[in-house]
Amino acid sequence: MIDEEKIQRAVKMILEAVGEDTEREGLRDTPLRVAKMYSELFSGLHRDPKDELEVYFNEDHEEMVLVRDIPFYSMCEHHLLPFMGKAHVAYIPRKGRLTGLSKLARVVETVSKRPQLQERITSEIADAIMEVLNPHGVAVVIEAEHMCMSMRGVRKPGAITVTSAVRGIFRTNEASRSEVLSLIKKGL
Ligand SMILES: Nc1nc2c(ncn2[C@@H]2O[C@H](COP(=O)(O)OP(=O)(O)OP(=O)(O)O)[C@@H](O)[C@H]2O)c(=O)[nH]1
Ligand SMILES: [Zn+2]
Repeated sequence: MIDEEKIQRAVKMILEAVGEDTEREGLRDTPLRVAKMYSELFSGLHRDPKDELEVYFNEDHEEMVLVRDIPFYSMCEHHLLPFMGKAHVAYIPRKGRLTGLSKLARVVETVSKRPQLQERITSEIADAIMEVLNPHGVAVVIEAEHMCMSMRGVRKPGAITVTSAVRGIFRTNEASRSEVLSLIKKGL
């Protein structure tokens, strides 16, 4: 589990290291606040995205389901700065294995709440859905802005990174892949 005491000590050390007075009013509770914040932002480290999908319905729908524009916030593992944007998750369920729409957003949430790479979030979402629901196909597209590219370093605010992961029929069948990508694009 997350060691909030340790985070507090570390944050205090960072503040001291940059030359701040950790006893001044505004900073006194900052280590505690940051510890609570990291507990929340990294809570996905202690959850398995596959658990979110264990609820599914015995419905016969075997056509595409797409949840578009799922907002997410994550933390880049290189700089511990946020990156944020939208995830689009599509799948073609197998007979009897239709999951709840909110469960797709919960998978996004769980894998985002960790020190992450955008590419890894994308493939972890696709793989969790493939593993639990064994659908005909999964397509995940993520578009995000990285604060480590906006507010520091190369300083290119507004640059958007787009990543995708396709599995099953979306990988093998070009027509299916074009269909899902055009449905996702309609909302861009
Ligand atoms: N592929 C990928 N790279 C990322 C992601 N988030 C941040 N990065 C990149 O990780 C790289 C880390 O590069 P380094 O050279 O080790 O670190 P740095 O000196 O701080 O790099 P700059 O950001 O270019 O200043 C940078 O190019 C970041 O843009 C991500 O989600 N995926
Ligand atoms: Zn970064």
